Amino acid sequence: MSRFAANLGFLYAHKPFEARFAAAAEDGFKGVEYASPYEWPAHVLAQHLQEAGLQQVLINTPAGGADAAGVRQAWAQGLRGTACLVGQEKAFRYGVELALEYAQALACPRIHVMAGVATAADAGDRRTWLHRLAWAAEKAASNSQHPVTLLLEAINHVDMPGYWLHTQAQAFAALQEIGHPHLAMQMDFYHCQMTEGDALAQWQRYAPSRLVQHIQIAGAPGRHEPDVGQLPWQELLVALDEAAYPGWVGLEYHPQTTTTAGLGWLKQLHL
Ligand SMILES: O=C(O)[C@H](O)C(=O)CO
Ligand SMILES: [Mg+2]
Repeated sequence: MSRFAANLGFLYAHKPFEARFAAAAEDGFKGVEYASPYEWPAHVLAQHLQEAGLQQVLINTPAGGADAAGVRQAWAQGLRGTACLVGQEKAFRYGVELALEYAQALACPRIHVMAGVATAADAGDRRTWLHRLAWAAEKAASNSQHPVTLLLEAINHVDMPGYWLHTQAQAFAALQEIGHPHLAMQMDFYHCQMTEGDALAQWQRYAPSRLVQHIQIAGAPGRHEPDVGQLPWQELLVALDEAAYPGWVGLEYHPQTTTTAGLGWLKQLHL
């Protein structure tokens, strides 16, 4: 049975962030993920993890910014990553270094490298994107204390208009072209269903490559619990088991009511 991680950026949203670790542990989670740890000193987050007996399974590179203040403001400024943006070399390198620092402090083995949204002011470029990913993968490989895998996630254009990376095929082609052992795919079944219309077919297409090293899930449309909407969540989870998928499944959805009340689908699985 796959291991489920609570995404603390989405779940327990009615609680202050620091209280979400204990809430997740109380609901039986052993792993957590969230996109942005950068608002807190790493040692404070490490303390929350340790006190709640939780593993950090994933963080993201910053949405942008070439210094601490810039990183904190980037999301509100509309940035969604810098990897493909021609004018963001300094911010990209700063963000990767910072993410690797946090990954070390949190013993977190996975970092989602956000690609970015190209604008008239700052163009996206595929050569630039590939070159930077290769550089970042080498950085991650040289981080010997805790090995880190960098992940590419395709995101749908309804939730993130203009996002550079929005199909599984784009992610897979980049991985084939770079061919670095510290680079892999993060398949978010919600985005997959929204963009490609058939998440199960996408899983079955890319699973044999063993390049899918993190999964996220939410119901589609609406991005609520997996059992809300048309996502074939039971078939998908059975398919993960049939493929002996060894990784985590991040619960990255907006609960319809409270997180705990909405976990019925998960409890069904453990019967
Ligand atoms: O939005 C998503 O699905 C990504 O996983 C993410 O973290 C972007 O911020
Ligand atoms: Mg996701």
